[in-house]
Amino acid sequence: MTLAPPLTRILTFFPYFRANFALMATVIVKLGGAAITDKSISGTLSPNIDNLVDGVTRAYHEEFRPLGRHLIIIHGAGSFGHPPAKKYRVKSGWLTLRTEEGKNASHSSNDHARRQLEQQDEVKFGMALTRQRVLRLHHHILQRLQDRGGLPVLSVSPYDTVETNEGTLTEESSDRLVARVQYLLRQGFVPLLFGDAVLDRAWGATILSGDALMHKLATRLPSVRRCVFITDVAGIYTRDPKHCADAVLIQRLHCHEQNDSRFHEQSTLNGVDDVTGAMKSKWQWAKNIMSDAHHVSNVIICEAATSNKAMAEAVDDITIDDDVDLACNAWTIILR
Ligand SMILES: Nc1ncnc2c1ncn2[C@@H]1O[C@H](COP(=O)(O)OP(=O)(O)OP(=O)(O)O)[C@@H](O)[C@H]1O
Ligand SMILES: C=C(C)CCOP(=O)(O)O
Repeated sequence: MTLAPPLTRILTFFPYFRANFALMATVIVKLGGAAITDKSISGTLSPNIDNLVDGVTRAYHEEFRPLGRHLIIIHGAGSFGHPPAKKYRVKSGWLTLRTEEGKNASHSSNDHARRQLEQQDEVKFGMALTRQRVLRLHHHILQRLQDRGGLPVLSVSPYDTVETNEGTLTEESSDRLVARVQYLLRQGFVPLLFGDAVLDRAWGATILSGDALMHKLATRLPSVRRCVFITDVAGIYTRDPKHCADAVLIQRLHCHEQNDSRFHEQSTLNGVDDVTGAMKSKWQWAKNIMSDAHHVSNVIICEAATSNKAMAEAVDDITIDDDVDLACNAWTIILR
């Protein structure tokens, strides 16, 4: 009796395994607040939003769907979410006020208690308002992706799905979020998440950025091959390109570069509200993705005009050890 050698069997099915592995390749795209809104005018959409949505749609119908790739979209809060979050100091929640005020209490305890309640109420109102504004933006994005793009997009609301502890996603929440997203991907949907105001065990509430969600999904979903941050500048420059004519685009960065001396953020010059740390924080999250998620080949920071290429190019062909040359003079690529 001849036994079929297991290896032969496996090799027979190799194309099948390869094809199915390719089916799994996932790209996470973040539509940054600066790309979808006008950050200098509160509650205003960017005039380029439709082009951006059309680009994502094209990539999905022409590249992702036919090749069986998966797409996850996250959007930022831009000029809808950041201004109320900043005004009402939602990021540090209301429970932290108790500690601060308590420490410095010099007036009568009744006055103090009343003032404290008023301040806490203000933060709570700010959180509710931030959510309302974020949901308004979310609806704009969702509607465009479905009506213009015909994408099977389903929202995953961070506020309803997760909770944080001192600003960091709890383990149970992360499990819930990842399971939800994975389920939707398996069913053939495009999950749409967004930077949100969420409940926090220690602080009452906080702001959870889309970049932090990107990091969580990239580290926990082994099928993720690339993360693309789309914003309103071509990538990370030596200085803010909006304010320094001699700013130079940094085309390649490595995640082990601790404090890249080439990069200076000048957020104070921006005059826009941003409670989640703007470009400096994006660089940190991108670095963390590359050091924590070994299945991710690279992270790209780009603007809408080059995002199609960034989303679609060579995703399936990349293996972790390949030295794929994705150098492009129009974006920043972050490598391991
Ligand atoms: N050195 C720098 N290189 C590139 N951009 C910089 C730099 N310093 C500051 N910036 C500013 O960072 C902005 C992009 O960061 P921002 O956080 O607004 O991105 P986003 O992801 O689009 O927005 P959001 O966080 O609302 O989702 C650019 O508009 C740019 O003006
Ligand atoms: C300000 C809020 C509500 C979320 C911030 O998310 P981001 O725009 O992705 O940083």
